[in-house]
Amino acid sequence: MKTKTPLNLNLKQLKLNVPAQEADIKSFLTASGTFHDGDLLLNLKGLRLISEEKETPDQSSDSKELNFEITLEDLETIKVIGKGSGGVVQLVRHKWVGTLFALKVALGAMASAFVHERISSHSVLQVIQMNIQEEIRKQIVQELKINQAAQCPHVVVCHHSFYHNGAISLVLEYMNRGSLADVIGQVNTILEPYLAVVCKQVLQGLVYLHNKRHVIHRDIKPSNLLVNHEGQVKITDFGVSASLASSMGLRDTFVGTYNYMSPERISGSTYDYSCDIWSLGLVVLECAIGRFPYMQSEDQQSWPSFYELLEAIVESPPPSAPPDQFSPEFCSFVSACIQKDPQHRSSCLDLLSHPFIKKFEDKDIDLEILVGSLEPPVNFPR
Ligand SMILES: Nc1ncnc2c1ncn2[C@@H]1O[C@H](COP(=O)(O)OP(=O)(O)OP(=O)(O)O)[C@@H](O)[C@H]1O
Repeated sequence: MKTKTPLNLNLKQLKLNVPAQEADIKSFLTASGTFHDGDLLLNLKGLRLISEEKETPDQSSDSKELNFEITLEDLETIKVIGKGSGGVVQLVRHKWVGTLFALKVALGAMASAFVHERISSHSVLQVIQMNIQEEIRKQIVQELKINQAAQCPHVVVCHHSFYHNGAISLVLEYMNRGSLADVIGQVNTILEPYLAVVCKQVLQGLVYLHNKRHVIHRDIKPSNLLVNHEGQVKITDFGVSASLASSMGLRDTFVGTYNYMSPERISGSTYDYSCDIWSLGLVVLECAIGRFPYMQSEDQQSWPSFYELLEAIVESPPPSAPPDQFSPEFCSFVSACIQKDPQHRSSCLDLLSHPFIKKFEDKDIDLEILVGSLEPPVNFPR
């Protein structure tokens, strides 16, 4: 079995930290400790969108698809399951109901943060004190709004969100097989029939985000595509997504990793929904060939520097699937995504009816079989 550790390490290193202005804390925090931004209010009791409250006055909780209330005190930490630039993710269990969740504590907001630990007999919860930077605060608010509104089987459910002691926590649906990065870390490559099923689900999530929510995800990558034991694939992490309205025409700051960034994004030009399609194409190709497509070979030791990658993405012909190893349908799908000119990329809706997706639709391919054969990333009840 091949290990992907060096690649992952290098991926983590490829980040840009953009200095941002700090906002006056009073502009978003009330005296009672409620975090507010426009129509969004967030505190220990949870999250409210004032505009929605007016429409549905008796809707007092933002819990989704749950028939019980969640408070932070009711959640006990089992273990840390992931860390990213956006925060720490813990596997937690509802003490009374037993349901498992992934609790994401927003670490990304804390450029000048300090961390302390609150320890009780049952739980160790890292609380991150915020000294929020304006740009990052906006990202979090955006993430909360999208999460609250998201209702799609291929977008990770955010059951609840809290603001307490300076920390924003998201109670997320627990995806017990981890991310696609975990899957390819184990199997190295994914066969076309399974890839078609993965792609279809991601495309359904993207159709929801692009066409219903009018949101560009902007950070589609293997670690943001989560998998569960039923073989469901869901998109997560809207930390850097933005509504089209607020980002179109803006040469905004880079946030997050840039390995999967389209040429127009990495070069700082304007971009639209199609940047997610480029990223999806790279992810799919990576899953098929077993290496990040801009790595020359599996054995390549040194990761390209930012400038090498920038040059490759912007100047070189786009990566493609080798036609001697993959079906014409797959090669065509990849090339429909990885087009340097954004206007030449297919939309997610068009890709859903691409021959590569259609080819396996009536074949009853069960992703559960693939994920069932893998070691779960967390050694805990599935
Ligand atoms: N809902 C979830 N269920 C199960 N595991 C999760 C969940 N959310 C996140 N994880 C795990 O935690 C890891 C870290 O997630 P996080 O979103 O904080 O960072 P990331 O996407 O890996 O990296 P970055 O923050 O740099 O974009 C993920 O890669 C995944 O393995």
